Amino acid sequence: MSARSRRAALTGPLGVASLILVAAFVVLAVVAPLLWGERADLVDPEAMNQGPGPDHPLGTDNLGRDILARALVATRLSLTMALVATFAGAVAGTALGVLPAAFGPRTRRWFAAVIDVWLAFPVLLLAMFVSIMLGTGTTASVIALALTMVPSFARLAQTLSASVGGSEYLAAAKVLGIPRRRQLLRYVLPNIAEPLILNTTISIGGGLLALSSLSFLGIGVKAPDYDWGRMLGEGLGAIYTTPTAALAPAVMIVLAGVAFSMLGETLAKAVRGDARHTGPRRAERKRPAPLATTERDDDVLLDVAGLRVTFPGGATPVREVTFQVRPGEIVGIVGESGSGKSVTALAVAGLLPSSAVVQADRITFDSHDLRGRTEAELRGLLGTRMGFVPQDPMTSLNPALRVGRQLAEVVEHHNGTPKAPAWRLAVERLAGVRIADPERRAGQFPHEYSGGMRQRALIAMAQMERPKLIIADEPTTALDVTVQRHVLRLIAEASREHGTAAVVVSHDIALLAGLCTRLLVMYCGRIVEEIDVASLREAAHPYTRALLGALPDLDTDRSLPLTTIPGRPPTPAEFGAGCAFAPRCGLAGPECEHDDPPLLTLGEGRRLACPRVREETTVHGSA
Ligand SMILES: Nc1ncnc2c1ncn2[C@@H]1O[C@H](COP(=O)(O)OP(=O)(O)OP(=O)(O)O)[C@@H](O)[C@H]1O
Repeated sequence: MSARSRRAALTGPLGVASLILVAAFVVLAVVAPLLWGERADLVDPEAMNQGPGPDHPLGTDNLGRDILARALVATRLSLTMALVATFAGAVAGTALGVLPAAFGPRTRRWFAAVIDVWLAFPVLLLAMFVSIMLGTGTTASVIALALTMVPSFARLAQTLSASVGGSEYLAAAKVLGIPRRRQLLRYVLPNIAEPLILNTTISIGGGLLALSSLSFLGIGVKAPDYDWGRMLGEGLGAIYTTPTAALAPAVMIVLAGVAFSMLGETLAKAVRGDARHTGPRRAERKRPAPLATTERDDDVLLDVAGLRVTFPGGATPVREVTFQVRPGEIVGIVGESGSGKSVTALAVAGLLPSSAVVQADRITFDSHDLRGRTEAELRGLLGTRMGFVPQDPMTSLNPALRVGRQLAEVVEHHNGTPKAPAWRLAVERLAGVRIADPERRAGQFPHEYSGGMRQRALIAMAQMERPKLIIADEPTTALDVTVQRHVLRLIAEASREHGTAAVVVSHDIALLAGLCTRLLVMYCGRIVEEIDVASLREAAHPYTRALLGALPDLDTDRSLPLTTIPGRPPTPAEFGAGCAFAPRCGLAGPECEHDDPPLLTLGEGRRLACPRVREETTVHGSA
């Protein structure tokens, strides 16, 4: 929503009416007791239960007190109680909803169960029960109401923080090792504050009604204090003789309730459309107990062997994946949608959901065994040695922080770099990814950046401390073709100029061929071929050939439709015993349907999993 339409929401009839009403009630709450306090308390036995007249515009109550003055004076206590109870409920509920994010899944489930049970109690009954247990009165009813508000705020905060928990920018923060407390304060709370504030405003109206009900029932405010609810209860006794005694507080309750609800709706309308979009949940991961580490090549930066990822329900979208990345090398993982590329990359970066079971014979990065680590250990270990560039730049930066600040935080946190030099480094890194006018741009928020600029900023963020490896999960999917090329050039430059290795995931084999030194071709969770880009023309696996065949080149006849791969890949639940590509393969023989062909090493950086075409090449050994 633009600034203009936001202004339109606030200056529309509903917005203006709610703002005027709320302002009027606030002014009344401040001045009414000062102006009419004495008159409201003045008992006049000679003017009891009088109807409206010149001295008393709304008549008098059963003690001869002026009803209008009392209704106006009661504004202060009624509103104060509603505001205090709502804010207390909102703060406690938000804490209850957000804090469990700092604990493990089991604790989170307990908190969720407590909130569920709490929510099941009817609000007014619970408030009455607590108020009576606390001895009734003003304080008791405020505490009672606050307690009834806690679970709804907790549920809202829980839901909102879960969506932020799944955001790409929180995933990026986790990769950078930002501690949990800081994640909560800087990444989660600012991004859920808006709907929580709106809900608080709307709840004030409901709170006012609930408190008035308690007072009306005689378990709220006690004499000599009075709020609208108590006035209403007392006025009902004289409804036939002096109806204004009940009507005046009733009108005040309705007006104030409607005013706060309308204000909440207006604010919601004004900010709607600025809603933050978040991606799928990528929180902590669970790893099995460490397995024995085997010998590894010292020249290898990332060494993954026998990687297997299983999701609840038994689906295993990544099976026995083995590969290595050497310093400065750019390795591409290519395959159709659902082939397990992203799950492989995320498993290495430790960004799979906690429900994923990751098993491996070896996951070694920069001489560290990454298996069996808790998230905190992993983040500490990786620090900024591993950078992560996520799929969608539009959702991967914290919308509540300036871009320069997000970059600066990386070195502030990891190296204790003071703010000023950290900011200067952020500006330098933004300049490094060719963001024009980096000083000014560093001070802007992500929504002021275009998609391509955001992706560059993310690459700059991943490079704040010159990592040894960048994992890029489909870094150009959300960008247009010209911007794609710029972004890929940045990864290539990082490799050339700073020796940064990269694992780049994409379904676009042409794009990877222009960037990478080596390709891993994945199909149905397995690597089916590994090949140097320089030898790509010699690719032998029917699936790789099909991917290459689907690419148009200068000789392609533009009048004919492009080649497509027939059929569709099976889902992880459909993986059978034989070669997963066999049903779509023109070369498949009967043996392909029974045996899943092993991935055999044909030479340095060259592996192939197809016996039908392997006969054409020399086998040097097995993986
Ligand atoms: N959190 C999850 N829970 C269950 N299944 C999942 C989860 N994440 C991914 N999968 C499944 O794992 C399989 C591989 O997914 P993955 O995202 O790695 O594919 P991909 O090759 O990267 O494809 P795409 O290009 O579409 O992202 C898919 O079938 C997907 O449905």
